[in-house]
Amino acid sequence: MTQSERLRHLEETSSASKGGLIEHMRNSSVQENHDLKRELRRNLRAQRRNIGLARRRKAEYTILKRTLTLLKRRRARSVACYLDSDGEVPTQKLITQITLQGMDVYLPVLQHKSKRLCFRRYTYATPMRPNRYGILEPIPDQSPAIGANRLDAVLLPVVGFDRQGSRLGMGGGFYDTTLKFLQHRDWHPLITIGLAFELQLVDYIPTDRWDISLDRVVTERSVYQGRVKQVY
Ligand SMILES: Nc1nc2c(c(=O)[nH]1)N(C=O)[C@@H](CNc1ccc(C(=O)N[C@@H](CCC(=O)O)C(=O)O)cc1)CN2
Ligand SMILES: Nc1ncnc2c1ncn2[C@@H]1O[C@H](COP(=O)(O)OP(=O)(O)OP(=O)(O)O)[C@@H](O)[C@H]1O
Repeated sequence: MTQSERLRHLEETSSASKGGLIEHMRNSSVQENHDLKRELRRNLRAQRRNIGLARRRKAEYTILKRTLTLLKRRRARSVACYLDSDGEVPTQKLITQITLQGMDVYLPVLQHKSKRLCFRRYTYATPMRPNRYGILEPIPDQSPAIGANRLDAVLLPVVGFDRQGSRLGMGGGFYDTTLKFLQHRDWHPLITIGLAFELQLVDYIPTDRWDISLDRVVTERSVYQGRVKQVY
């Protein structure tokens, strides 16, 4: 869906059309989008961190089961995940379950110069070290890499999302750059699945031309079908 189609859909379905908010968004520039995204990111990250432990655990369990079902149904073999930080949906148990199902798990490794992520194999024995944000990642050369276009599924951390599958991330643009090859390729078998808490769902995420959208978003409440794509 293009940006203007998304906005038209939103105008028809939501109260955000009142007061000219949508009209404002339709005309927003890259700079305005940047500011809108930054504000939204700040709010949503604070809300995400504030989720209580009991609610978090319950949500984690439901999201784990739903994600495993999705991956098994697609007969995924190579799956990229992330190690959670900053209140993101926890993934350690999910990674264990994916591994027990016989799938290979990969984690992102930051490559600052190219602003890309490289994905490396992760098992309980993989040597790890923290990146500049303090998130553990496999040490390059001590763990095999896989080309992003050879993955069957990518599980992405989410700061915010909307019903069209637009994703707000941490703001580095790393996933967008790395998964750029998916743009305009609806037939590509790789499925992008965002993992989020329900409170991260908002009416509208401002998008830029480089933003990669999500095929699915799994929350404790639902599995949202985002990007309109032939999923089989
Ligand atoms: N768990 C997890 N792993 C991930 C990502 C992610 O979003 N979550 N990434 C997804 O891209 C990449 C890392 N990108 C990140 C980008 C910014 C920050 C961050 O905390 N930024 C600080 C400011 C940092 C600074 O001083 O420059 C902040 O916003 O508070 C963290 C990870 C790869 N691995
Ligand atoms: N194809 C591109 N062309 C120009 N800039 C890009 C492109 N891809 C990413 N960027 C840069 O990435 C920055 C962050 O993008 P954005 O705010 O959409 O990140 P994000 O999707 O929230 O983060 P992430 O993917 O790391 O979780 C933008 O400000 C932009 O400068």
